[in-house]
Amino acid sequence: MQTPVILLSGFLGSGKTTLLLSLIQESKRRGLRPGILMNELGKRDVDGTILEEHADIQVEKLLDGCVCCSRKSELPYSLALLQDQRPDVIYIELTGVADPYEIKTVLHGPEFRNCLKLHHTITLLDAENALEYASRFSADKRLVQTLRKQLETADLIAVNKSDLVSRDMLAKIENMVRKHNMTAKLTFTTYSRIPLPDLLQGISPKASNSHAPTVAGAITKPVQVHSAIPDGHRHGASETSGSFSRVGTVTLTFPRQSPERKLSRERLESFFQSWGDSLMRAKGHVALDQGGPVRLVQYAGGRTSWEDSRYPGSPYLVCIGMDLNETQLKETWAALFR
Ligand SMILES: Nc1nc2c(ncn2[C@@H]2O[C@H](COP(=O)(O)OP(=O)(O)OP(=O)(O)O)[C@@H](O)[C@H]2O)c(=O)[nH]1
Repeated sequence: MQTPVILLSGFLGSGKTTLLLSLIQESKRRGLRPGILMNELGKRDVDGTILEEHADIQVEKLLDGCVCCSRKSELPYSLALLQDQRPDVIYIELTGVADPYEIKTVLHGPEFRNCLKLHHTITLLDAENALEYASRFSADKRLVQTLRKQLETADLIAVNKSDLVSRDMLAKIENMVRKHNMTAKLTFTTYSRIPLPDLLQGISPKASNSHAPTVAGAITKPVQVHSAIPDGHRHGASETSGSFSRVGTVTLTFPRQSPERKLSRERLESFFQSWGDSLMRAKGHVALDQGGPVRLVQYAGGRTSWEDSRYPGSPYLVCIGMDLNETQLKETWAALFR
């Protein structure tokens, strides 16, 4: 029996992890065992930590690159590891700059066509920003192309964050979506509240089959290639294709033993704003000047939100953006603590 796979796609900060959390909760409610693969552009696993904290679930992770390009060779092995856990359904959360079509080709390839079955490809849009992507990112043709592919490949498109825009804006987004995809189901959501019974229709718990052959054993584990570029790498296709997106990541850490912690919410929020459109997304667990435990901060679509966090490790912040100047970013970051 083939395991159904649901792909979650959509630009940075559009609401994929929010949807994944509800999907996991609904799956558990129905007695389904979900298998989860999360792909993050950055080296640090913010979303995986959120899931482990909120949904108490183990996640298979592919960090520091995108499964549609630099991490593509690792996708089959990760899928095989998940499949060997005998889940009833697999959710794959792609990075915000991934082309879901590339992942579909792997799922339909000879290694998986008999054991996995694509159930849905969902693309989420940030209603507040989606109409401006094409002009805002016009300098990065590959990114604009990828965002178009995210729309074209989906069978369900959720215009999320609809609480932040007018009805007029929603109508404009609908027109834009229909130019790229006439057939996908379209829904307008807040906090990614898609009707989950429709989405999970046809998925039921499997009879356990502990004697089924393992898949991972049949797939060679890819050799881990450690990039010579420690961070701030570029997302893109293989080097030979010559088509690189200009989106990269920079991870910022906190100064050790800072005698006075000077980072306030306001300072951090103006730090985000100061980079304009070049900073597309930031997220991390940060230590603020009031002391106390670290807080989860999310900067997406120009808005900052804060949540409590039980993250036990050292604080950090992952920044994702176009043509990020790592040196300048790190210098400005260090100045926040002086
Ligand atoms: N106002 C508002 N905020 C939302 C909505 N949906 C999600 N958010 C917030 O937007 C931020 C980003 O949401 P995520 O679910 O992490 O987005 P994502 O697509 O997983 O982000 P990446 O994995 O970084 O690409 C979080 O702070 C969410 O709480 C919504 O409908 N309205």
